[in-house]
Amino acid sequence: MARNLARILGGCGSLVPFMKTPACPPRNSSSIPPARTLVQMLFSKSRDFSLPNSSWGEEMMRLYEFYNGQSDVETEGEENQGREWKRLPSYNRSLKYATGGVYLSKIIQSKARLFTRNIREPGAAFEYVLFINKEKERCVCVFQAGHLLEGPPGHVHGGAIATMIDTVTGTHASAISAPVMTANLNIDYRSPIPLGSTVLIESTLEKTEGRKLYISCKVTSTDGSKRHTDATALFVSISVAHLLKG
Ligand SMILES: CCCCCCCC(=O)SCCNC(=O)CCNC(=O)[C@H](O)C(C)(C)COP(=O)(O)OP(=O)(O)OC[C@H]1O[C@@H](n2cnc3c(N)ncnc32)[C@H](O)[C@@H]1OP(=O)(O)O
Repeated sequence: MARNLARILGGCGSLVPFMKTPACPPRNSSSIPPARTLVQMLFSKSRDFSLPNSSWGEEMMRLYEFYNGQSDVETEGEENQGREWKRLPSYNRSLKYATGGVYLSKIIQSKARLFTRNIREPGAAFEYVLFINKEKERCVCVFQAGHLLEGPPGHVHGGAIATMIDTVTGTHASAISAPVMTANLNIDYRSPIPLGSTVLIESTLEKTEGRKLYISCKVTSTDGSKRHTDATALFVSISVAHLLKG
């Protein structure tokens, strides 16, 4: 774990020097932020990427408004008002359990970014918003695929589709039993997804067996007429200690 932390923090073995004077010289001066920037990174309010931005097309907005109209935003410590869907906020930092404490976690998060939320240009890659139903049996994601996700000409890369399926089913599984890890993911690609298009990704909890959660998933056109992808996923609930093992 200590070795992993050191790697994440750019080769410096100690966190304290990272905060004050670095114990080893940085590879380049930009790898260690000035104190004021660090304070801003640690305490500034995170951006919720699941809210609309100027890159969202008409179909993305229409579906967002459709599901959002039936949703209550998840607010920590507050109960839902009994509506069918709940929008799940989405931030670009995910390390909550892996770091052994909030303080450590915040320092590591100053560098780590969630894979799907680390491209700054709005609309260039993964634009998506996730809603979960109240009983947590289903999750739906409205996904608009940007031009940086190209695989075959004009269409979305299979790895990007897998990433989104893992994200949607993983978020779904986490909402049921956090923390979890993907143990198995099977994907059938049935028809290509055009770049720039908006699709629906729906995740359904099939069954749970002890620590195992079996989830199925499909990707369709927004009117449901075209099946793009089918998948099944197995998630296993883990202990925080499992992540600390590295
Ligand atoms: C916010 C965005 C959310 C994004 C979510 C993204 C989620 C991810 O991508 S996670 C990253 C990719 N996944 C990984 O790196 C996981 C690597 N694998 C592991 O860490 C471990 O193998 C792990 C945690 C899956 C299971 O290990 P462990 O906790 O020791 O459980 P283990 O005892 O081996 O297995 C538990 C059960 O699951 C079953 N199982 C484990 N792996 C598999 C598998 N690949 N296929 C089928 N069954 C499996 C076992 O047979 C066992 O079943 P039973 O209880 O009936 O005997």
